[in-house]
Amino acid sequence: MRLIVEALSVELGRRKVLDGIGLDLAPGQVIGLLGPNGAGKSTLMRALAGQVEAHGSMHLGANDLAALAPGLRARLLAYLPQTRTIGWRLTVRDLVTLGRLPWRGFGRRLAEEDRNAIDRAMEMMDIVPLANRIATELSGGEQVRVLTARAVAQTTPLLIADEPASGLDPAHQITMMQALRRIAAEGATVLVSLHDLTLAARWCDQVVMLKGGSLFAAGKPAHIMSDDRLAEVYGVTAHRAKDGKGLILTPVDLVENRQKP
Ligand SMILES: Nc1ncnc2c1ncn2[C@@H]1O[C@H](COP(=O)(O)OP(=O)(O)OP(=O)(O)O)[C@@H](O)[C@H]1O
Repeated sequence: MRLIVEALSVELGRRKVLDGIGLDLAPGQVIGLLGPNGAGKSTLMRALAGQVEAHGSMHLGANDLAALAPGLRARLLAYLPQTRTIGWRLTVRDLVTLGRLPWRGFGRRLAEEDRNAIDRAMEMMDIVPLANRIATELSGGEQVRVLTARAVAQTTPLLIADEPASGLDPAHQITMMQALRRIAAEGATVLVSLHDLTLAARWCDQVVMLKGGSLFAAGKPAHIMSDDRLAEVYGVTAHRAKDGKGLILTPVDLVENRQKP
């Protein structure tokens, strides 16, 4: 479903942390949300997930996200928050199974569709070997993959993931991005915040750059992630290379150092 955000603003603690954001995100795409610490990425995601009060409008297809009942919201939108809290001593499989709650309610037996969604999410996040471990006893990166699998098992048309690649080893960063692409290829809209420029450049169909709570730029990564924009938004210079699969962008220095005589 298409996600359309218009004039979205959020105030927190009397500070305007998002100001007049407009987005038009197509289904079937992975959209990278970029910007420095404090730019407003998590706030935008929390607003979409109904976790902070926002002014403006947010529509997913014909659904007004701000007006949705929680049960319907959970069937339309899955959200991996930046704070990874696992509140219960559940096995990994039981925790991923919670992702099916919006579809089957408490106490109902799992249908084949539920089991397939759980198996698929666990396979995508490479956590099948961890299925019987207690989730709270896993490493940080393993917990991220388990919590992402729970969101993926929700099988929603919109998936929002706040820095799902941070804390993951290089192989699992790629596994994560491949999984997000697969979910998008099946028709979902996938919005993912990232600090790794190469992951954003190689795996995202579009990127949205925030700066100081405002939309700075949006479009195809190769076009948007120019040296000038990286310098202006992040204050860095980056080494740029290309291979058959796309751009490689490695931050190498602060702009202020480049400008020193
Ligand atoms: N509860 C709050 N009260 C006041 N200001 C807040 C509150 N929560 C967040 N902010 C401010 O809102 C701004 C945006 O924060 P947000 O977490 O959305 O940034 P971000 O782009 O996700 O950053 P990061 O890359 O560090 O995760 C920051 O300046 C932050 O200090």
